[in-house]
Amino acid sequence: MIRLENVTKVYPNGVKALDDVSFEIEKGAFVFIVGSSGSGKSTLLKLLMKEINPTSGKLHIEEKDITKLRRSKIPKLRRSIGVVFQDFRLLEKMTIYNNVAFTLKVTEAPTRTIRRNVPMVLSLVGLSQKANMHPKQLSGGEQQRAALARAIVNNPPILLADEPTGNLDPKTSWEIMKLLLDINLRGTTVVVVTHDKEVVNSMKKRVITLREGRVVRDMQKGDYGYEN
Ligand SMILES: Nc1ncnc2c1ncn2[C@@H]1O[C@H](COP(=O)(O)OP(=O)(O)OP(=O)(O)O)[C@@H](O)[C@H]1O
Repeated sequence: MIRLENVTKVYPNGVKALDDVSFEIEKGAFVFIVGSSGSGKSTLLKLLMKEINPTSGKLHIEEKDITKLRRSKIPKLRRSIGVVFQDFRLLEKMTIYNNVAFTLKVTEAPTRTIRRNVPMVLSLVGLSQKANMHPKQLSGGEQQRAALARAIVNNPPILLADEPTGNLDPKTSWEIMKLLLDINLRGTTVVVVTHDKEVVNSMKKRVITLREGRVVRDMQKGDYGYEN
């Protein structure tokens, strides 16, 4: 569960990126966040990962107010949130297998867990045959699949996707969206920031629209609702 209560974020230069934002995303939901450039979408994701703190308001993740979270608890919060980005951010020098295994290694997961979970998620995203390749040897769509595998290998309750199809052609974008749906059906809460009008209009999921830092629309089975 994600809950924002009257969240405002003013950057040190005085820009109000979010202005009194409140909404709740229930466990297991699939939600799109849309809005034109500068409307506050990235700021929202950064707040959820506690990369930045709100100026005022409360932010609950899984029942905990993360604005009050002690510094020592931040790594645990970050482990409970898988993240994928538009530019994939895979480690170029590592194989796909090791990119995915890395998530588990940093948490000192037992070797047997790594050997079991990494092939399992690579199979889920359809990359079993590419495990020993390096990111540069993969297509954009395959790299995003690998990034998704890395984001979910430790079974986080929440997956945040920041324009996950921004660098992909329409067909590949659909494949990634189907994968996000599969991941959601396994119980993960999925929050997708996107400019992909076609995808949003076809999927009939909840759509939260930001404009100038405020929620201007929040619709179940929504649509994109504005021109880019
Ligand atoms: N670190 C920062 N310092 C000052 N202002 C910032 C900072 N980060 C973002 N902003 C400003 O806050 C507002 C919201 O930015 P944000 O990046 O959240 O928008 P966005 O909806 O993600 O945009 P885009 O679709 O272009 O990625 C913008 O006016 C932006 O210039």
